[in-house]
Amino acid sequence: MTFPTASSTPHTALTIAGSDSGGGAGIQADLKTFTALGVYGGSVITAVTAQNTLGVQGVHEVPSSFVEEQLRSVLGSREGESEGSRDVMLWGAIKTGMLSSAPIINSITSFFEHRYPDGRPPNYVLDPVMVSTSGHVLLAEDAVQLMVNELVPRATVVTPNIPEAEVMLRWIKKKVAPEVKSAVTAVETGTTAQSATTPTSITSLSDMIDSARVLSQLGPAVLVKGGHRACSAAELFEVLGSETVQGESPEDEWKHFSGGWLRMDSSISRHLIGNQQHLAVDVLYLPPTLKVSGGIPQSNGSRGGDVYLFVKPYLHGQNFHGTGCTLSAAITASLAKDASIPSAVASARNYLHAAIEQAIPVGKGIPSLCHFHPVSSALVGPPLPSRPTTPPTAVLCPRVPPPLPPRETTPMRFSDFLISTCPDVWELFTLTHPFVRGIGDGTLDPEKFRFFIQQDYLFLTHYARCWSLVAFKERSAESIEKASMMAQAMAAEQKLHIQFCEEWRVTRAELESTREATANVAYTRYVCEKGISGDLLDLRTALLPCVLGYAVIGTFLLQETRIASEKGKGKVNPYAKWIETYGGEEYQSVAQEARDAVDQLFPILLPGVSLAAFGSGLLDTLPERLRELCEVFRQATALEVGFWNMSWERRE
Ligand SMILES: Cc1ncc(COP(=O)(O)O)c(N)n1
Repeated sequence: MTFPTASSTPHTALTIAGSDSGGGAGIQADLKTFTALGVYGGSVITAVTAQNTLGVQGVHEVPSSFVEEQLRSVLGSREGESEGSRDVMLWGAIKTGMLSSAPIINSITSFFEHRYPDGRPPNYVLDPVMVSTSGHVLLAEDAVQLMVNELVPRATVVTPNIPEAEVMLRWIKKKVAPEVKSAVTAVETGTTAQSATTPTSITSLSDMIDSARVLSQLGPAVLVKGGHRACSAAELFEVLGSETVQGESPEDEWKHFSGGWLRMDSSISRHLIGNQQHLAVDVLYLPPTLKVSGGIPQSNGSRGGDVYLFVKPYLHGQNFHGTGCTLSAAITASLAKDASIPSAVASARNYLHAAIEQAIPVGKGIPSLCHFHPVSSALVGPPLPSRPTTPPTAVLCPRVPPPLPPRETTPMRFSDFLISTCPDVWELFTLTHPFVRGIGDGTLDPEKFRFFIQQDYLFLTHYARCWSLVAFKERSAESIEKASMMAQAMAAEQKLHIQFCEEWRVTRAELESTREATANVAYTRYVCEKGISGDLLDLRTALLPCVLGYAVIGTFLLQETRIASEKGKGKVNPYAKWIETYGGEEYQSVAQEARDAVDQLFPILLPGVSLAAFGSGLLDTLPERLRELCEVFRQATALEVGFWNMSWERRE
């Protein structure tokens, strides 16, 4: 890290927020972030909280007159007062976090009003903190309206999460000041360059985009953070539209799509393919008034502002504390260093992601973010091996399977962990096997497909039996019902196979007299055997590769088929119906349920591990039970590959 020297202009940032005695959020998170990013930090404290890794135990608000006194000390006197302290300290950017109450917001607003010529501090990042992760109210209800009316219009960037954006939108709809409301109405009725509806609940990625657009009518750029809602790959593809991003590009480059700009983590392409279909998408809307400089893309004015999507893998499970504070502080630090808003957001997200990945267990409850990861790894063990440089990969371009990343550090849910322990065989099953490629581009020999569909029909009989066994082994009425529904779904899939067979000219008689191929027997009876000799987790783990793998294949091939037909060179794929079945919503939700059930049986996030290290014997170091389960998953995946081989060679 390079700190400014006495001769250079120092980068400085000021935070106006609450103190978190546990050090994870608030002022403490902000100052650590500023420091780690090489920015000198100052603070104005609005409230002192008694807080730790388990939650907030108490809040002691600072009197608003004393908040004002702090502001006067660090920002200088108000306009018209004595100039004595005006430029004692200079701040490159300011952020606000927990503001606690209406009187405090009033004193900050009136201070800004008098201190800055247009009442707007330059580079002001507003994090609309309302409720802590642990559920403690950090902003009085009557203060929300004031914040929306008085402070948001003064901000450069506002960073709500989804619930905060919803609250703000509701206030805009109901009670916002008339001049603000008229701006919003103008957007809704399309009287400005860009039209958008005003959602009051945000349930999709396009709602997030609409809400960012509407909130930005108050003046600032708006970053709606997707951390509260995992976005599916399919949903992202839908928003990206026909110009699905392709081509060689390093991860830190902007990619253009018809609706705006995309910044995608390089690990994503594998995550999509590996059915880690859960994505964390943050949406930034930059109104046309906020020009972007420094080589970052910008729209032509006629389209209104710019939409930027930032995509990373969704980190399931643990709810980290202080993430909002840390992200907004990192954006503030970058703005203090003169970064443009989109690149400030991009680098802040990277900083936060690494802080989560390297979180430190400082006691009970939630681990604390590792704010100092760019500075020192002394507290978190030996330095991680540097990431080998991989050649630029095609982002979201399924024709060229991207290489697997050499290492994973993200804490993973159990199902992802299982996949990560057998990447080669998983990839062969879901992505690269010639049978799968042949279905995808429609070139598969129909005889091979006929053979496959008959065997798969037989497979499903046993697969449905095994799901019934899951129902038998489950304990609660709800789980029994769900497992029985899975058995029914498999039986329904069998009926669909009868239709497929008719379409592919396999008669019912032929189908009923089909002899079970050896590879089919091996696979189905292996799963049955796990169900009989093992416990519920063994059985569900053995069942997982099939249900999950077909969902991955379906998503992947559906996307590929769309790209092909949009490019105009796509003849009708004879296997389109098969692809649509497994890529379709109904099957995807069945697979999701199967996956969630396994993760609930093993509800522990597992550390990301080096894929290469598994090859060199790391698997042997896992606890025995975990090793057993990894082996069951790998074996069932390998048996899936055997099923493709059998169908490819039409081997009985
Ligand atoms: C002083 C203070 N400021 C902000 C938060 C919100 O952080 P989180 O939502 O992660 O709990 C907090 N808990 N404490």
